[in-house]
Order: sequence, then structure tokens, then C-alpha cells
Amino acid sequence: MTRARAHAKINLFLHITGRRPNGYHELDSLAVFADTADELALETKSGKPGDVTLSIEGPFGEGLRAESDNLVLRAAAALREHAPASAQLAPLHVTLTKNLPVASGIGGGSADAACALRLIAQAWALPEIDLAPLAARLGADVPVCLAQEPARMLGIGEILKPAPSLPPVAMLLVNPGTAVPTPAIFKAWRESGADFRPSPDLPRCWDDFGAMIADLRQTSNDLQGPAISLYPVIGEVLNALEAQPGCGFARMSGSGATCFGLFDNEAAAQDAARILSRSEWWAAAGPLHNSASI
Ligand SMILES: C[C@@](CO)(OP(=O)(O)O)[C@H](O)COP(=O)(O)OP(=O)(O)OC[C@H]1O[C@@H](n2ccc(N)nc2=O)[C@H](O)[C@@H]1O
Ligand SMILES: Nc1ncnc2c1ncn2[C@@H]1O[C@H](COP(=O)(O)OP(=O)(O)O)[C@@H](O)[C@H]1O
Repeated sequence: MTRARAHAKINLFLHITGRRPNGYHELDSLAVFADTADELALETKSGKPGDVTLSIEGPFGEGLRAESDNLVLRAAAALREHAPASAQLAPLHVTLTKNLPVASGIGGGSADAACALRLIAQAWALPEIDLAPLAARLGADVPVCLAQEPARMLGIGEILKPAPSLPPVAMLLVNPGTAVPTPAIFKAWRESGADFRPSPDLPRCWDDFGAMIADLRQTSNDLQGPAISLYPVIGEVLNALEAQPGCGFARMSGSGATCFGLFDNEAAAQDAARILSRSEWWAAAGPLHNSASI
């Protein structure tokens, strides 16, 4: 059995810089990865070559179907399609432990897809396949999730540039339990009449926590206002995060509803997680994750 972790992606800022003729929005976003993650376990099974099956467990597994539209199985299908005819494609079973809330702005499905691409390409001994274009076809967030390293995302997410090097930072994620469909939030942004926003200037390195949050304050998540207007509970989450001792900065990730707080020490982030894990709110605190687990 091979196991790997699919870490949550967090957008520290997200500027909408343009729009493509196909309707997708061009972005400039700084993505980092949280310690918290889904888990994928891969085992060989009996069956036809190339057959991949899926079972789903874990705290957020109930909201998902193990059917062909699941991003794990779509990743397997993409690899099968691109494998050379000579490849030996052992039948596989994937168990997905869904620890990340679904449709929540932290790219859990994208992380699962990227993790499945890495794991299955390894199991099928397909090192010659370039995973990046397959990832981009599976979703705008999948390319950045392949390496699970901090990166600047440009284009619609397929152009990746190095992120500034980051100081030690702890992050608290809070999700209010409301699934948010990404297309509806981009639509609300368009209907708000907002202008495209330029890319921010960022240094190569943030020497300390203070320098990082001072620069982040000059940026925005352009989807945050539209998301709050549709789901006011996101504003409540942000207020609750900002009220926590040691929280230097709070913002929504991606198209929401998950929000993050940045702390300069992990104990404060863990204390705040205990306070904010209430009723249907999900909270997870930890350091940032820095590299792919396989
Ligand atoms: C907004 C972001 C920021 O990282 O994250 P999430 O909120 O999903 O985590 C991503 O761009 C989301 O990426 P992902 O969730 O993979 O998007 P996709 O499945 O490719 O697209 C879902 C829908 O979102 C819209 N979309 C997505 C990406 C983009 N750059 N422009 C868009 O307009 C389109 O309406 C598209 O049909
Ligand atoms: N393995 C998966 N995990 C989560 N969502 C998935 C998965 N496979 C397909 N999906 C679909 O993708 C959509 C976006 O999921 P997700 O990546 O969790 O959103 P977000 O990027 O906003 O956090 C969901 O509505 C869900 O139906």
C-alpha cells in the first residue's frame, strides 16, 4: 500500500487581472499549503489492466460520490489515456480519506487530483508523462497542487512562478460549514462591476512575519467581498478570526468559504482553533506545509 497526503491550498491573496474569451478569469495569486490534508492510499487489486476503483471515507466523505466524475478517478482516466500502449497498468484501488471540507476555497478536490496523478503515475511506472498539462486540464487549481509548494499562480492557474521565501508562520483555517460554488462567486464579482486589479510587487524574501503581513495588507482577495455578499457568515468567520489573540492577519481563501488567520506562533493558532471549533464550524491549525509528500 502506498500513501500520500493532499494538502489544502490557501490563496494568501487573489487579484483578478483579466478575463479570457472562454470566460475564465486571469489571476495573480500567492498559494501556500496548509499542514492539514486529505489522504490517499493506493493498493493493487485483481481486475482488468488499467481499472481504478475508489472508496471514500473520513469526516467529509459523505458529501462526495466515488463515481467517474470524482477528481481522483478523472486523474486516473487522464493517465490511462496518455499511457503508452506498452505500459503495464496494474489494476488499482484508491481509498480517499476526506479530511478537508468540500467546495470550500482550499482546493481539496484539486489536491486529491494532483496527488492521484503523482501516486498512479508512480504505480504505473510512467515517469515520462509530463503531469503539468494533464493537471491543467483537470482544473485551474490542480497544477499548483502537484508540487504542494508555495507558488505565485498566474494565467488561470497554469503559470507558476516562485513565491517569496516565507518566514515561520502558523495558519488557522476556519470553515463555517457552507459549501460555496466557485462559478457563482466569479459571477458575483463580475456583477459587482469591479475593475481588474494590477499585480502587486512582492520581494524575493519576507524576513519576518511583520514584513509579510505588511505586504499582504497591500493586496486583496477580490472574491472576498462578493462571497460575503452571498454568504454573510463568511464575514462572521473573519471577525471571529481577527478577534483571536495573536492573529496578525485574516482573509478568505479562494472563492470561500474557508478563511485563514496568520499567527507568528503555533500555540496561539492552536488555542484559537479550540475556541473556533464550534457547532458546524471546522477549524484546523498548524505550520505551513512545504513540499510534496511523495
Ligand atoms: C478560485 C480558485 C483560486 O485558487 O480556487 P478555489 O476557490 O476553487 O479553491 C481557483 O482559481 C479555482 O480553481 P478550480 O476550483 O480548480 O476551478 P475549475 O474547476 O477549473 O473551474 C471552476 C469554475 O470556476 C470559474 N473559474 C475558475 C478559475 C478561473 N481562473 N477563472 C474562473 O472563472 C469558472 O466558472 C469555472 O467553470
Ligand atoms: N475528490 C474530490 N474532493 C472534493 N471535491 C470533489 C472531488 N472530486 C470532485 N469534486 C467536486 O469538485 C467540486 C469542488 O471541490 P473542491 O476542490 O473541494 O472545491 P474548492 O476548490 O472550492 O475547495 C465539488 O463541488 C465536488 O463536487
